[in-house]
Amino acid sequence: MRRYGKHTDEDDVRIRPDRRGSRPRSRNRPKHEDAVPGFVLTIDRGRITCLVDGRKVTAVKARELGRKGIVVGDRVAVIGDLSGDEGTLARVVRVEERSSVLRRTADDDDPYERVVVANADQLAIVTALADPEPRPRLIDRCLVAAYDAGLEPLLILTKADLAPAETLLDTYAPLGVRAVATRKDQLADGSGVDLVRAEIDGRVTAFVGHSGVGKTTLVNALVPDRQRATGDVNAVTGRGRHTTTSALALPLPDSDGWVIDTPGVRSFGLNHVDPSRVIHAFPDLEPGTENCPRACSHDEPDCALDAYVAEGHADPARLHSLRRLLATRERREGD
Ligand SMILES: Nc1nc2c(ncn2[C@@H]2O[C@H](COP(=O)(O)OP(=O)(O)OP(=O)(O)O)[C@@H](O)[C@H]2O)c(=O)[nH]1
Ligand SMILES: [Zn+2]
Repeated sequence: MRRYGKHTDEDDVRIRPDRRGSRPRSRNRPKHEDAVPGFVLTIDRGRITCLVDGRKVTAVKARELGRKGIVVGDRVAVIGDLSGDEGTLARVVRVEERSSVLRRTADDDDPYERVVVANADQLAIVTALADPEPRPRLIDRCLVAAYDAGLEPLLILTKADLAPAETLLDTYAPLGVRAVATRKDQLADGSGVDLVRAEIDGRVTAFVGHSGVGKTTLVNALVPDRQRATGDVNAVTGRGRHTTTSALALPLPDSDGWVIDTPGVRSFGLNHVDPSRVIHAFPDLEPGTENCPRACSHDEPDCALDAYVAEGHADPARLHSLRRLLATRERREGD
């Protein structure tokens, strides 16, 4: 249904390889043999800023791409004026296959999933330890989105100068989520940045967090010339400063890694999530689902995981955490 839905713009991200393989070669392809590779840095009202040969090039989506969505992190093929000079406009004629797709539904009632970031390999979930108070359900929902997308989660606990990290760390210990805690003074003198950098160097990491958690402070510390990078983007699009709703890819200095800053999230709709993809991130529990009833929610009396754990095949704390995560798919007040 979703794939063919009228409003779908991510129509082919989950196409099975055989379909792709057997599809006749696109008629458009030979026409674009001169297309060059680009990397999507940000998108602003239809203007796609791509990195092409080290230059920032503004482009629009070619009409032939139809409803196909282009998102930050996409590897694309670009034609036209690639000088990057002000006022020039190139065209994106192809979106390469994505290695991952981070999705969220704007709201759980929203039937249309949105792809937020393509090709990331990590999701950094930024949470303050205080001011604002941590929201474990939001963290859980972000974790579910990460597992669903096949991204490795990383918990970044900010404002460790204001409150201890132990309680949260204990909550996430059974999940084996990597975690780092940062303090503002350590961000300022650089020592805290190294802790985070050690976790993200050489990788493409999408950063999410709700307003006020210190995500901007952290990203600025990681990418000190962000101001300039952002300024450049604005100069290229020529549309000045405004609150963008798109993510923004920023190169990590002295590394081939990328920080993908995403706009603050208030909720993380999970309508699109498939429990079997989440369980895939729990290789110790996954074999235990073999005897589950069909379409098992894994939180019902007949679920085979209880017996599996009781027989000592896996840690009960893991099952407990998995169930807590799966339960976050049901929306509750305050999510
Ligand atoms: N005490 C303390 N304050 C911090 C720390 N990191 C950031 N802050 C402060 O927290 C406030 C919010 O930080 P931002 O970086 O703007 O937070 P944000 O997550 O980007 O939030 P928005 O800009 O609203 O999206 C600012 O006043 C920061 O100075 C920290 O480690 N410790
Ligand atoms: Zn089950």
